[in-house]
Amino acid sequence: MISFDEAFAAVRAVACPTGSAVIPIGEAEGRTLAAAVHAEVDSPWCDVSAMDGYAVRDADLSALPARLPVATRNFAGSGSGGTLAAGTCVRIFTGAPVPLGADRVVIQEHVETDGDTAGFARPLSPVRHIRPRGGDFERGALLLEANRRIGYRELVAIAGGDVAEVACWRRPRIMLLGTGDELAAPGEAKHRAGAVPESVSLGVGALAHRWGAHSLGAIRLPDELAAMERAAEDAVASADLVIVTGGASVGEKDFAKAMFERQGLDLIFSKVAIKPGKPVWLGRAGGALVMGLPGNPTSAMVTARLLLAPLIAGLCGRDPGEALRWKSIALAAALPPCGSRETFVRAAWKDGRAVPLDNQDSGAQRSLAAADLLLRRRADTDAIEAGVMVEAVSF
Ligand SMILES: Nc1nc2c(c(=O)[nH]1)N[C@H]1C(S)=C(S)[C@@H](COP(=O)(O)OP(=O)(O)OC[C@H]3O[C@@H](n4cnc5c(N)ncnc54)[C@H](O)[C@@H]3O)O[C@H]1N2
Ligand code: MOO
Repeated sequence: MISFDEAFAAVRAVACPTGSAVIPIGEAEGRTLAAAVHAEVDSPWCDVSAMDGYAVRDADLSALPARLPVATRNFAGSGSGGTLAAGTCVRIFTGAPVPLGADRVVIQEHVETDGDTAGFARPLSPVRHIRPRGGDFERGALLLEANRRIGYRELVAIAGGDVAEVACWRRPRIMLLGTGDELAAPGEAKHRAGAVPESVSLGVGALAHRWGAHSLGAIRLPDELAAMERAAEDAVASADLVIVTGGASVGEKDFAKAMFERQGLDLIFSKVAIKPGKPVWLGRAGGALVMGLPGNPTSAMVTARLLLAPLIAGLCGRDPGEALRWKSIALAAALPPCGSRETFVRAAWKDGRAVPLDNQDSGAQRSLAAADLLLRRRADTDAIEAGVMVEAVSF
């Protein structure tokens, strides 16, 4: 049995992207850049006004009060800013090009006007209200480094650089296989004796999507080796990563690994010294990666969060470590000593502190909804009091 850090290192070693493509920015949200993005224009494209007001020469306002004729009006989008003749001012609006020769924009709240002329009485402010050409970035400037995930903020930076297409890493294609004779579609379990609603693949599928995977589908399988082998053969042929849930332990119908034997299953690890989630495993079969998650719903979701999310992040071209940003948070209640398996305690976030949940059972489902955080307890450590700072990751 390996440690959590060893399992994470093994995930990191195999988590490489599988190819890239150039795509329109309208489709790029959630994707990861395969190449750096550079600006194709200066921003702003020329000196522009930061406020609605009047563009003036400082020399014309050296003696106050002063009154200047309004020579013209400059709007955003109506071409270049022209030139400001000495002894005049230009009515100007936010984003409009500043006329050549203007030293500043005086905001309209500080100007008294009859339409044809503008009156200036206030002392000049230290702020000129002019955004210089290229003040944000110049053409050719680096906007984003490669391997950055494109979120809503990155989209503004890319589009602002007048860039229409970006090279992104391909999303890993995943296939979810849920094993267990007892499993039924949610809503159907009540109609069949012994049936259990299949909950795990919904949660794992959503988590995988959240980290950038493209799902080819989710299939429920009975605990019958022949049928499972056929599904395994199809899955490894079409997916980059197959995720199989349940059947990971030592029961007589636990076939999750056996079903991939005919595809030449090569195990990378099997069993990790963590609680919950000890039976989690990773391997390769028929050219695909295969991750096996325990069937217990909390164990499945904890292992998905700790090992599957980093794996998908890496397959998407990001650093797998991005998926596990450990923070320090104060405990709201004491915790007992930690045994020989490193333990990930489910906790709620409340008023800046971590409240360990009462139900720490690996089969729990309801308490998952309250589990904002996973608290990391190193193996063989003593009990800790409320107020102590602990390592935590968002769940
Ligand atoms: N003798 C031992 N027994 C067990 C061990 C062990 O080391 N020795 N390990 C335990 C641990 S730890 C875990 S975790 C579980 C993992 O079991 P499996 O991965 O084999 O999971 P199953 O037996 O298939 O199912 C366990 C439990 O979870 C329910 N389940 C399964 N899949 C789903 C699903 N998709 N949606 C909702 N619920 C699901 C299933 O009905 C069972 O109740 O093994 C311990 N046993
Ligand atoms: O470690 Mo298991 O994952 O107790 O439930």
